[in-house]
Order: sequence, then C-alpha cells, then structure tokens
Amino acid sequence: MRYRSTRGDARPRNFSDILLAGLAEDGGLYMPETWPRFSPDEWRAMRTLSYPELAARVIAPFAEGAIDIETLTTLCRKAYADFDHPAVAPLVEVEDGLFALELFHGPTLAFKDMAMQLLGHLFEHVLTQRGERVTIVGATSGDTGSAAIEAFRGSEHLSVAILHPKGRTSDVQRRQMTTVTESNILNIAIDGTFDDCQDMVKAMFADDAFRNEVHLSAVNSINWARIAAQIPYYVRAALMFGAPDRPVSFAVPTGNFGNVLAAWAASQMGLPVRRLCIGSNRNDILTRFLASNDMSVRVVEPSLSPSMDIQVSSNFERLLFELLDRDSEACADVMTAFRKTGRMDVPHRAWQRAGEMFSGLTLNDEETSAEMRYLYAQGRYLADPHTAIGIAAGRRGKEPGVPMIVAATAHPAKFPDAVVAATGIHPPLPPRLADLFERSERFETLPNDIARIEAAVRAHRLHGHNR
Ligand SMILES: Cc1ncc(COP(=O)(O)O)c(C=O)c1O
Ligand SMILES: N[C@@H](CCOP(=O)(O)O)C(=O)O
Repeated sequence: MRYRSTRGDARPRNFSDILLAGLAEDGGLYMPETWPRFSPDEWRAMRTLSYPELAARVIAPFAEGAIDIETLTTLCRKAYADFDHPAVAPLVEVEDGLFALELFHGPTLAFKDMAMQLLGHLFEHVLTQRGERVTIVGATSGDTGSAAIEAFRGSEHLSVAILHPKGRTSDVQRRQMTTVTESNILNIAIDGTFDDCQDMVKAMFADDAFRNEVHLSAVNSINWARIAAQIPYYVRAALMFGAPDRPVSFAVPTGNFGNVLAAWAASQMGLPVRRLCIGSNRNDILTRFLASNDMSVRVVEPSLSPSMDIQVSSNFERLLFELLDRDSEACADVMTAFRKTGRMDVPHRAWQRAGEMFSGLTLNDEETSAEMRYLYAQGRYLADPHTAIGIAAGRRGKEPGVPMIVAATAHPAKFPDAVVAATGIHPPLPPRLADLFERSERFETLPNDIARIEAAVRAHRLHGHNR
C-alpha cells in the first residue's frame, strides 16, 4: 500500500515511512492511495477472531509491503494484553437499540489507548529495524497526551514532547501526563488553547531544518497509523450486530474528527454503515458545517468536555479530500484559504455529499449535564461528559431496526467534577491510579512561541528531562 498527501506534493510512501513521518512534507495529511475492501465472506470470517487478531486483519492491507500480518498480529497481541476487559472494547446496551462501545478500558482510561498502545509497538518495531531515533511532538487537550506518554515512556528509540493548554484539561488528565518520571518524556503547558498547541506542532513540521534535525514524528491523529488503528473497533462492533448482513450506525463525540473518520474509513472498506452522527460541545464548528456549510473558526471556549474544546479539526481535511474526489490541488487551495481567512469554502456539492452520511448535534454544558443525569437516573449508566454528548447524538440519529453504536470515549473517573455535579456519584480511579494525586508533577510552562518551544524540544532530545 502506498500513501499520498491530501495536498499532492509529497512523494508516495509506504506504511512504515508514513508512521514515522506523521505529517506530509507539504503540510497535508497522508491517505492510502486506494481503499482496501473486504468481501462479505471476508467480513463474516472475522466474526470469530479475538480483538487482536481482528485488529491485525483489518490493519494488514494498510501495512502491505511494510509489515506482514504475522508481525502485526504479534504487535496487536502485545498492545491489547493489559486492557482491563477481556473483550478489550465491550458493548453495553444503554437504552433500546442504542449501545455504548466502551473504548476506555486501556491504561489511561480513554479511547486513545486503543490506537496508541499499538503505535507504541509499531514505532519500536520500525525504529529497531531501521536503527533510527525520532522525536515525537504531540498536541493534547488531555487524552492523546496521557495515552502517548503511557505508550512511549522509557523507550530508547524516541523522545516525546507533549504540549497541553495550561489549565484547560481535567486534573486527572494533567496528572496522568505530568507525574510520569521517565526521562524521555517532556510535558509543556502552553499559554493558549488546544488549537494553539496543534498549530505549534504543525509549525514545527513546517520548519524543515528543525524537522530534519530532530527527526520529527507525530502521534496525533494527523498520523494515518492512528486512524488505521481506530478502524478495528468499529468493525468488531458492527460484526457483533450482524454486519455485513445488516447495517449499523455510529455516533461519535467529535473534536479533531479522527475517531469518526475511522468509522467512515470502515465504510469505505465495505462495512455497511448507515449513518455517522457526531456530537459537539459549544465548540461546534463541525455541527455548524453539517447544518449550514458554515465552517468558520471561532474562539475556543472551555466546556465540561475539555477534550473536545477544539475548533480546527485536523482530520476534516481527509474527508474534504474525498469529497473533492481526491483532487489534491483543490484540497490544498481550500486549506490554504482556510488558514488565511479562518473560513472554509466547501463547494456546495461536497457539503451535500457530507450530509448524505454525517449528521451533527451540539450540546451546551447544561444539556450535557442533563444528559449525564438522565442516563444515570434511567439506566444507571454513568457516562463521562464526552460520551454523554455522543449518546445524545446517537439517540437523535437512531432509526428503527438499525443498531446505533455510540463510541464511549472516556471513563467517567477522568472527569470526576462534571460527573459528581451531574449525578452525585464520584467515580473512583482504578487501583493502579489510586495515588495519582499524591505523585509529584513535572512540566515546563512556555508562551505560545515557536522558537521557545523548539528550543525546549531540542534540549530535551539531547539531554532528557533529568538534565
Ligand atoms: C474523551 C474524548 N472524546 C472525544 C474526543 C474527540 O475525538 P476526535 O478528536 O477523534 O474527534 C476526544 C479527543 O480527541 C476525547 O479525548
Ligand atoms: N482530544 C484530543 C485532541 C487531539 O486529538 P488527536 O486524536 O488528533 O490526537 C486529546 O485529548 O488530546
């Protein structure tokens, strides 16, 4: 399988190349040159596989020519060995016809572990093979950072610098990142929003000299490997409800558009998906787009669901590329103008096509709290604020006879304040994190200034944080 950039300029590469490269050199996002498709019989044959076997089977065509399926299966077995549920991602019926696909049974209690645990093993594998060392820089609104730090802590093949927006994550999220002691991990709190952090990461990639000097790599969902590793759980859930002989719909609380894009990718691979319903908080750029083709950036506002406090949804570019029939020149033009004006001009026909599959629902903080309270009162389902938004979107998009599967993206214990306020229940952290609030924290606070951040990343690469 070869990959090309949504903006066309970068040379085509294989899976291992794009795993390490992260973002394409022209600023675009890598996409597979073609969509691998499974036949109905091939889907059916996956019904009996364990989660790691199924994940390897689904990811294998994306890694073709770079990593063989036996190796992938071994890496997947290692990646999912320590999840605290035997099904890895169990399904729970929340109400009639609506199911939560719980993606938070990994080490850091959010869906990011589902891909990041595998990425940890993929990076080790490829870097060992090549004898290389890279620097990962990541932007986080709380969950990607903790998952990446957990997956890469202690590795000799890479140093990791994670940028989070100061004061805009939950305390649990921040402490999961800043209490890690391994010397290859650096946390930087930025005076700004998640979008500022993400802009900084992209600016570091655009700085060729810096990029080459530190061998820059990415583990945000701008990295295609993240999306590929998020497809299997949608496949597994759909198979459990009778796919490919019966369609399903998915609802996904959405910020950077990576998770729902993975569900859409599954549909491109031949999985029968009826609808994709996205849920947003007050940072509702995506739901405004779906409702009225208004993709205009506003100020990022803090909300009860801080992981989705995002305005510029990086992965939307991948969908746009498809909606524009893979015309990379047109895609590059739209993205360049968006960057300049803060307003994306999506051609009317492309917008209509998006609406054929996607719908959106926005919940403000009061509505999110009310949804959490309702779920607990009705069926004792304790949802974190992100999942609650997804469930509300799923309920709105549900059709008779089509199971609605909602991505439950975080454990309620990651957002205890919001959960207690809505339900009166204080969800405990699992025993391995019970002393999280007694551990000491370590992070640097920096202004939103590329030179200062590059200097910190460079120094950390050379000396580690125990310098
Ligand atoms: C708990 C949680 N829910 C939902 C989202 C939104 O997912 P995505 O950014 O893939 O759209 C995030 C952040 O990515 C998250 O951490
Ligand atoms: N919500 C995310 C934001 C980054 O998303 P990613 O999927 O692109 O890594 C977070 O928690 O950090």
